[in-house]
Amino acid sequence: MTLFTRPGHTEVLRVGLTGGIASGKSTVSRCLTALGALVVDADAIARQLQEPGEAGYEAIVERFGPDVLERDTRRLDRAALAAVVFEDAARLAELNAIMHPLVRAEAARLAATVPPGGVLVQDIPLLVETGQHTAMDRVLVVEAPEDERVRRMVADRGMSADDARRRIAAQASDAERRAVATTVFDNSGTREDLERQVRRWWEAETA
Ligand SMILES: CC(C)(COP(=O)(O)OP(=O)(O)OC[C@H]1O[C@@H](n2cnc3c(N)ncnc32)[C@H](O)[C@@H]1O)[C@@H](O)C(=O)NCCC(=O)NCCS
Ligand SMILES: Nc1ncnc2c1ncn2[C@@H]1O[C@H](COP(=O)(O)OP(=O)(O)OP(=O)(O)O)[C@@H](O)[C@H]1O
Repeated sequence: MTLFTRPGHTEVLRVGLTGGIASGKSTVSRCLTALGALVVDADAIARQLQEPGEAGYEAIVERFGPDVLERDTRRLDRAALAAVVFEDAARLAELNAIMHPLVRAEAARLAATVPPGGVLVQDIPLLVETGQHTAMDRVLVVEAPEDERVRRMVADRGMSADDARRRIAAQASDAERRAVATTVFDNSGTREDLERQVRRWWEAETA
C-alpha cells in the first residue's frame, strides 16, 4: 500500500484514534489505511509481544504464573488472563505496567517509518487513559451506544454480556474521550455511514 503524502507539507500529521471497545475503531483504521495513512495498531502490537518467547509473554508468565497459559500449546490463554484482570483493578494495573512500555516502544519504532508529509494514525484503545492524546495533532474518537457495543461483543466474540460490561468499566467513558476529541465519528448507523464520515474528515485534512 502506497503511503499518502500531503502536498506542500513536510511534517507528519500525528493522529490518535480511539474509542471504547467494539465502537468501530478497526473499521475506521481500515478506511484510513485504504486512503494512504500509516496505521499503527496498539492491540496488534500487544498481541505480537505476547507470542511465546517475546518480552510481554515472558514478563506475564513470571508475574501471573502458568494458569494463564493454555495447557497444551503453552501459548497465552487470553480468556483466562482477561478473567483475572477485568475482575481485579490491581491485577489489571500490573498487566498494564508490563505491556504499555513495551507497546509504546514498538509503536514508536513503526511510527518512525512514515514519510515526511505523511499521515500517521495511532489506533490506541487506551489513548486517553494513558495520556497519549497530548502528543497528537488530532484526536479521532469513535462512538457507538453502549448497548449496541455489548450486543456486538456478545454476537461477534462470544463474550457474555457481563464480561462485555466489565471491560467497558475498565475503560474511560465516552464523555472523557469526547472531552479531548478534535473529531467524533458517530457509529450508531451503518458501516457505510461511518466510512463516509472518515472520508469527509480525510478530504478536509489532506486537501
Ligand atoms: C487482557 C487480554 C489478554 C485480553 O485479550 P483479548 O484477546 O480478549 O482482547 P484483545 O487484546 O483483542 O483486546 C480487545 C479490546 O479489549 C480492550 N482492552 C484490552 N486491554 C485492556 C486494558 N488493559 N484495559 C482496558 N481495556 C482493555 C480494548 O478495547 C481492546 O481493543 C489483552 O487485552 C491484554 O493483554 N491487554 C493488556 C495490554 C493492553 O493494554 N492492550 C490494549 C492496548 S495497548
Ligand atoms: N456500523 C456498524 N454496524 C454493524 N456492525 C458494526 C458496525 N461497526 C462495527 N461493527 C461490528 O462491530 C464489531 C466491533 O467493530 P470494530 O472491530 O471495528 O471495533 P473496535 O473498536 O475496533 O473493537 P476493539 O475495541 O475490540 O478493537 C465488529 O464485529 C464489527 O464488524
